[in-house]
Amino acid sequence: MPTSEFETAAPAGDTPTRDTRPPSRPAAHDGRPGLGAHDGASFVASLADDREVWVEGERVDVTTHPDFQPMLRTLAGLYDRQRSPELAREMTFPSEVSGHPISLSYLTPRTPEDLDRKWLNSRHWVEGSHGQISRVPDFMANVAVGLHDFRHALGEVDPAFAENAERYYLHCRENDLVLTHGLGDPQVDRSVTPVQRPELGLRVVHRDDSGIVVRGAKQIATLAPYAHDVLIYLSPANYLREDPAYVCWFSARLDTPGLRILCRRTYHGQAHTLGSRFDEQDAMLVFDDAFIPHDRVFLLDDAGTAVKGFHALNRWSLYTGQIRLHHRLRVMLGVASLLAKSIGVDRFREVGAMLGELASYVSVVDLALKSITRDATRTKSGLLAPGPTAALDSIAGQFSERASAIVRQIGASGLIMQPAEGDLRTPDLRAALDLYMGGRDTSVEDKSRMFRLAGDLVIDRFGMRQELYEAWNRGDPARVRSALYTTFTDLPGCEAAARVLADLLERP
Ligand SMILES: Cc1cc2nc3c(=O)[nH]c(=O)nc-3n(C[C@H](O)[C@H](O)[C@H](O)COP(=O)(O)OP(=O)(O)OC[C@H]3O[C@@H](n4cnc5c(N)ncnc54)[C@H](O)[C@@H]3O)c2cc1C
Repeated sequence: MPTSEFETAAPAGDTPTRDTRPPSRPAAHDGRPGLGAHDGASFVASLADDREVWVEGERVDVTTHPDFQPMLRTLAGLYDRQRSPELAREMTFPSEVSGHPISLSYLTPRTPEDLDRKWLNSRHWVEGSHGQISRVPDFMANVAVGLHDFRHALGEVDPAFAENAERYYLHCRENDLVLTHGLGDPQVDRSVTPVQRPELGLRVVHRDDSGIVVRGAKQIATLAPYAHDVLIYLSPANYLREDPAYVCWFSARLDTPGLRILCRRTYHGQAHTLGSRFDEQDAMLVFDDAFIPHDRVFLLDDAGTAVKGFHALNRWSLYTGQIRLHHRLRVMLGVASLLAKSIGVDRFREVGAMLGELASYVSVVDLALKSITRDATRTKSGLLAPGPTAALDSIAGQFSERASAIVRQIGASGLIMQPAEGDLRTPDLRAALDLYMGGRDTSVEDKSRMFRLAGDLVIDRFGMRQELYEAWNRGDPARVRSALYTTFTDLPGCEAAARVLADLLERP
C-alpha cells in the first residue's frame, strides 16, 4: 500500500513555528506536521509553487504578477486579521494535534456554542472583506468540514475513502489550506452528455493502487489562483452519470503536473476601484491526464452516494455563504441610504419605500439565519449542522438583483457623473467642484466617493460579476427552486388548506 503524503499527528510543542515555513512550499504537503493558522506573510509565501496559471495568454506567477497583487494584499490582510491580538481568540483555536492555533473555519461543531463560535468567525471573514469576496477561504473550509462529516457514507463505498477524507480534512485544518472547487462541466454543449462527447466531463482514464489519472475540465473555480488545493466533487446537474468513470471526488494541489488554471480577464488596472482589490478570480481548470494519488481520492463510481454527498458536504458552507450575503446586503443598504441623503432625495416617499424594501431584505436574511441555526440537527457522525438554507438559497439572487436595481434607481446619473480623485486634488477645479458637484450637507469628496463606490457595485464589470455570482453560485436557480418545491415539507399542509377552502365553494 503506498504511503500517504498527509502527516497530521505531532506532539504539541514539537513542531516549528509558522515563521519557519520555507517560502517556496506549503509545509505539510511534503509530509511534515501542520504549522497552523496562516498570517498574511505565510499565506503569500505558501503560494510560491509551480502552479500553471494563465491570464490573457500569459503564464504568470501570482505572487509577483502586478494584476494579482491587490487581491493578494487583501487576502494577506485577512490572514493577518485572523492572527491579530484582537481577533485571534475568535478566529482560531488550539489544535489538539500540534498545539498551534488553527482556523475556526475548520471547527467541527458539536454544540450550539460551537456553532455560535463558527458563525462569529465567519462574520469576521465577511466583515473583513466587506462582503465583497464571494468565496472567502472560510467558505470552502466549511465544505471540508462537510467532507469530514460525510466520511462514514464514503466508507460504505470503500473504507479507504473514509480514511482519505478524514486525513485530508485534518491536513487542510492543520495547514490552514485554502480550497477552491469547480463542480460544473465546461459550457460547450448542454444538449449532449459526456457519454456522447467524453471531452465534456471530467473522468478517470486510468486507475491502479497508486491512484487515478483524470482527464477533462471543470468550471468555475473561483479563487483558484490563490488557493492551495482544488476539491472536486459533483454538482447536482452532473452527478447522474450514465458512465461511472465520471463519478470521481478527489483533491489536487494546484501545482499538480497536468493541471492548468485558465483565468478570466482580471479587473486590475484602474486605481481607486473595488475591482482589483477584491478580484478573487474565476477559472477553468483543465486536467490533462493529471495523476491524483490514492490518498486524495474520496469517491469513485457511486452516483447514489455522490447525490447524497453534495448536500451533505455543503451544509455548513451554504450557511456561511448566507452570512456573507447578509453583510453584502447591509453594505448595499448603507450605500443606497447615503446616496439618497447626499442628493436630498431620502425624504421622497418613493425613495423611502425603496430603501425600506432593501431594509426588509436585510432583515429577512437576518431572521432566516437565526431561525436556521435554531433548527440545527445532529448528523450521523455527531456534528451539529444548521437547518436547511434552501429557501434563502432560492431567493438570494433576487434580493441581490433588486438591491442593485435600487442603488441604480436612486443613484441615477450620479453613478457616472462624479469627479475622480485626480480632479479632487486639482486646486484649479476646486471652486467648480464645490459649487456644482457637492451634495446636500455633504462635501464633494464624500459624495463622489460614495457614488463611485456605488458605480463599482452596480454598473461596472466588477459589480456585474458580483451580481452574476449572487444569482448562479448556488447552481442553476431554476433547479434550486424546483428542488425546494419538490422537497417542501409543508406542501401537503398547504394543499390541504387549499382543499378546505375549495370545499367551501360546494356549499351555499
Ligand atoms: C461568478 C461565478 C462564480 C462561480 N463560482 C463557482 C465556484 O467557485 N465553484 C463552482 O463549482 N461553480 C461556480 N460557479 C458556477 C455555477 O455553479 C454555475 O454557474 C451554475 O451551476 C450554472 O451552470 P452554468 O453557468 O454552466 O449554466 P448552464 O448550465 O450552461 O446554463 C445556461 C442556461 O441554460 C439553462 N439550462 C441549462 N441546462 C438546462 C436544462 N437541462 N434544462 C433547462 N434549462 C437548462 C440554464 O437555466 C441557464 O439559463 C460560479 C458561477 C458564477 C457566475
